[in-house]
Amino acid sequence: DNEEESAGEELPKGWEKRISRSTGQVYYLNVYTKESQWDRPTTEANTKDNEKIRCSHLLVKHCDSRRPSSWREERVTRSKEEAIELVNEYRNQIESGQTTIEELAQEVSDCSSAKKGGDLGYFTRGAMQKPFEDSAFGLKVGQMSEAVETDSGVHIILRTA
Ligand SMILES: O=C(O)CN(Cc1ccccc1)C(=O)c1nc(-c2ccccc2)[nH]c1C(=O)O
Repeated sequence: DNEEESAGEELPKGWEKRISRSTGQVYYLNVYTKESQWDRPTTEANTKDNEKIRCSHLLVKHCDSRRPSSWREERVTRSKEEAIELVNEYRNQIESGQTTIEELAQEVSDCSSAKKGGDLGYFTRGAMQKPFEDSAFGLKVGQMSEAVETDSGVHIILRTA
């Protein structure tokens, strides 16, 4: 019967069987990406390498940005400290529900993705600057990062998928 068969059958590599503390339901944990799913996996767990996520971000450049110029300003002169302060203010506005990252990015982001509300689409590890990647892949879907510094400037990242 199903119980015996599922009990006997090995799980594909990289998966572990877990019991949900809240519902007692069985679920499966990908030991590499720490992602979980209800359905019994039929293929090997994907490692971080080919994991794809989707994010939106808001970039505030400063005078030490690698390219201190954007669609908003020919020459960005604010200091890095000012950029960090601005990003934290924007983060609070989003957190408080006053606005959304999509709306705010269109107005104030120094990234060309501002036109798309900051949406960067899907990407894997290896696509973005390391600090950005490490922060983004550490977010759960729906979670927003703290201020993240890269050579481009200071970012807020929202993981959307
Ligand atoms: O860093 C540089 O030397 C110049 N860049 C890189 C860049 C420039 C144009 C389009 C995409 C990336 C930027 O400053 C930049 N980085 C980003 C960026 C950084 C991390 C994640 C997503 C976008 N956007 C921009 C932009 O102007 O629009």
